[in-house]
Amino acid sequence: MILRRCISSLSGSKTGAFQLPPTIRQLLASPTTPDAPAITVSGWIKSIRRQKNVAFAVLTDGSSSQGLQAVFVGNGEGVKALTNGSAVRLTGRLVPSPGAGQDKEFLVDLGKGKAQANAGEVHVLGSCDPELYPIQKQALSTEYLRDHSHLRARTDAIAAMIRLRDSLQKNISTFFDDQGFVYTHTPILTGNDAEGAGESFRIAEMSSTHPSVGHPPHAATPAPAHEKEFFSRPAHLTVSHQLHLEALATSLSRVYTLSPCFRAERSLTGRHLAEFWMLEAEWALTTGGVNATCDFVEACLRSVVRGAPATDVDALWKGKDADGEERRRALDDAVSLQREPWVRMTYTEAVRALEDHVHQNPAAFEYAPAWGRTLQSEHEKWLAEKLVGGPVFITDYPAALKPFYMRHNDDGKTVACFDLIVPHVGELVGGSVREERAEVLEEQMRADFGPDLGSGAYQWYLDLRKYGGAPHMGFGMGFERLVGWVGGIDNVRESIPFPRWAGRMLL
Ligand SMILES: NC(=O)C[C@H](N)C(=O)O
Repeated sequence: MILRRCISSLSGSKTGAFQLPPTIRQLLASPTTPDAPAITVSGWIKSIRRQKNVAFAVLTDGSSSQGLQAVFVGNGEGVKALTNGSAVRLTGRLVPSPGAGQDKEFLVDLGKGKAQANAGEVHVLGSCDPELYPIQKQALSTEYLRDHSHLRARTDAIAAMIRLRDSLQKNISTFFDDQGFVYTHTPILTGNDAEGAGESFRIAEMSSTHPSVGHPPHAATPAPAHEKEFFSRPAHLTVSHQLHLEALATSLSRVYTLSPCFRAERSLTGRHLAEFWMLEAEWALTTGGVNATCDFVEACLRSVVRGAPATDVDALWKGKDADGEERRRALDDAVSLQREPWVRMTYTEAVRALEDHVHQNPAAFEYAPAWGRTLQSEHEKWLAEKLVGGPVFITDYPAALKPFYMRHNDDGKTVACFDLIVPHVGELVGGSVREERAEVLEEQMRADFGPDLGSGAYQWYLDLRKYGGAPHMGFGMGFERLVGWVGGIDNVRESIPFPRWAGRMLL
């Protein structure tokens, strides 16, 4: 044991001496020589092209958007069994590639007898009938792939999106770590509706005595209504982790989470999912008002997006038209170190700009903009894409449009909040300074939840102010929207591995 610990500390690897065999991504990044020794590599065949004495295949294990080119020489029988989608293990040598398009290839010499040095080998781990395989090589429509969501991660774009999610998540974690935040685990089951929009899913216990329990879940019956609530009170899937994070921020000061959220929203737009992931952060004991919150969000996004891996981002933007290329350039420009700070305007200024625009173009919008009304997507789109031409923070909305927890400004009309609107995505982040003054908050909450504060369900939130309440701020960022912005993905259903929306939950 002691010896093993010593070895692992000497090996320099964070995970100790243990190491799984290299992935294709790791292999492609490793040096190679013409006399490289034989190794084995495993993956799925993405494509195969056979000639008389040679065959070429692209092998992938999903670790990289770039596959490994395998070259089979000698007339091996094994090559016949290689079809698109089959899982294989190959023995060969990683050598410099004479061909254009890749600098390394995996040479499998099937002309040599097994006993000879550097003899190549093909071992089919799992066959795949190319006639029946749903993931054919020609372009497949997004709808078709949504119908085959259990297989769609085998396409380049979905695999790249899933890897991009992973990298963004790691970049987020690095950024927050550098800023002294603690990653925390907040509950999925909750009794509150943080956003007050009444769009939460209610959960119910399945009757444990019913004979169908133990069979597929759809066969089980809900517990009769008269049975007691499992938690002694109604439970919901959380719509936001904010309130719980605020409770933790009064102790740990800087906290964040990247967690699933659920909204029972029936709108079938490309911007909403019933189950989505949200990055949410709350930090206490800091001042600076809404501008300080925007500074933090801007720094976070710039750093997280700049660090996104070019190969996956390229794979996602590949094949876009001139408009797409322009969008990609605008994205790079928005996060570049040279770029000026993102534009900030108040809600009042935004409405004025929209009204001026309508004055000159009466048919510009379906909904007329006016102070006190919600900004519609078409308004946000115009502000970010036309007026500003980049990300824009809109701050200080009318209090009546925003939830109870936002800090009231001295003007008595607006709250210290912001929405960050980015071109082609719309609202990417929403945040605010939280109301820390107990009396102001209580008044707001009584107006929203009634004099009994929702039968006392929110008393704890007021307590946070009563016992050492401190100035604090926070925000929430839709993770799928971030993925869509970085990857040029227009519909959030393609920004998550298994999308769920009203009427649809495959698998
Ligand atoms: N944490 C969050 O979800 C942010 C919140 N919706 C806000 O706009 O302040």
